[in-house]
Amino acid sequence: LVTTTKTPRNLPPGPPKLPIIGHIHLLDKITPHRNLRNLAQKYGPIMHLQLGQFSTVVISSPRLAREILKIQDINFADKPTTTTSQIFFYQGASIGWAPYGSYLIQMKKLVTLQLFSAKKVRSFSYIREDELTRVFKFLESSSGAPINFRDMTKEMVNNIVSRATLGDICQDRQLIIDSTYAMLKSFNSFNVFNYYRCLNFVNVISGKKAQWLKMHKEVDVILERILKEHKNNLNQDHEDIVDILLRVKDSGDIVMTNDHVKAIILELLLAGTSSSSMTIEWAFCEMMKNPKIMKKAQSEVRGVVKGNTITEADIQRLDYIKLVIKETMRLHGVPILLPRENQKDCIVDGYDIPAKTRVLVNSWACATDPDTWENPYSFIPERFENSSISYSGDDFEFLPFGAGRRMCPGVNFGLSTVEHAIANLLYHFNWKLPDGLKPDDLDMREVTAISTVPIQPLRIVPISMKEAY
Ligand code: HEM
Repeated sequence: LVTTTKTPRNLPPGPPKLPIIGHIHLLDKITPHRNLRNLAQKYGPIMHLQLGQFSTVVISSPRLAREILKIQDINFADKPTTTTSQIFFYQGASIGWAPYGSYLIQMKKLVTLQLFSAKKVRSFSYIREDELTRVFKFLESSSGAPINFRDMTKEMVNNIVSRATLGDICQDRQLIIDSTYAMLKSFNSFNVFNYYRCLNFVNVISGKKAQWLKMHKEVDVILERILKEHKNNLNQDHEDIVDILLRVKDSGDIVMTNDHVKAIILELLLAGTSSSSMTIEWAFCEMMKNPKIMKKAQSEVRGVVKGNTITEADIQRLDYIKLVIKETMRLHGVPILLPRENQKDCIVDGYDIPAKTRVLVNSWACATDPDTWENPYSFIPERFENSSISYSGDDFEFLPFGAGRRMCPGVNFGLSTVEHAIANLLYHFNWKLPDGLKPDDLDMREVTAISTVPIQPLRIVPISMKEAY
């Protein structure tokens, strides 16, 4: 007679769970990062949750984030797959959904060294200038009246990212942007909560899966047209991102198919836009709420810049605005990093983590950790003055672009868009709250989308500097 005795696992602590759904009922859809932090305050910085069928570990301190993202990074470098990642991203052929391995390593190198290198990002400056000019025209014509700051910023960033990716003459640019947003809306895969709603049988029964497949087919037709158009109009002197991807595919240096190229295009349009435009909106919310900070930032840019155009060299001298952006990203960055999965059983902080556990790093909890940050919930850009804390992913109390092998490869491009937009909007316009609102009346509550967004789109009044003179 053979008997097997299973050694009980020493899993991290967690709240009592219900049959079948485990802890799903404890998740809050609106602000999951706050709700997980509250649970962590009770159960500890490493906590186990059973979310339906998925065993999940939540990390909530800089020390343990370092353990996952640096010390044991290679074991935690995989991403869990979801029904929608398979359908929309061609069986996980993009970067963000690729399993950790040689394809991912080569692609991330390509993105960092070629697609969004500092030099390539500089070469997009004419696109940024063009789009900002368009925004200025709109603001001049709206001077003195409230505008929807979110819609304006979103459109500007969408145009910058899509023109860099698809080129200037792409016929289907607006169509693919609209389709990508419709797709995102239908599955909202970046909201961590939705990872757990996407149980396959629920999707099939509810007809969601059929709807997604149909949507994917429509998007695929547009993407195929985009590839064809690029193949017919190769522009070797000024390659856009699709040109580079097609060249690399044809060279055979990285084993890729058209599906990889299409998946990456979709991902760049998604990943490259929301996080940048939300950072710009949050920075303005915080500056409207703190008029002294707004004034200091405006005085800086107006002291540094000479003439009508803000140059790359000017941006490098905007020390205070860079602090404002850092502080914005500390409080309002992507609050929970994209979920990871470990390949092998391992031990973290003395607890057993069985292979294929989903790991959520609550980067917002790290960025507001009271043992690390003084007055963690206050907006104080000066806290970064003379501090060595950077975006590099080596400071685990500040992870706006993540860290380790799955860190964001779009840091240069994202930061450059954010810095140029904020500097220009502060330089050329003064800003007022509408309807007699006072700074303290501004609603700073948030909801979670890809990153968090203010619960109400920011409405503010631009005053053209032409009128101020
Ligand atoms: C201010 C702007 C941006 C912010 C705050 C941001 C933030 C992030 C974060 C937090 C992650 C997850 C990292 C992790 O889990 O460790 C990520 C991943 C990613 N980001 Fe960004 N990002 C920005 C702009 C961009 C841009 C402009 C692109 C490209 C056009 C981009 C492409 C990606 C990709 C492909 C991934 C997945 C990487 C992987 O799984 O290996 N991001 N980003």
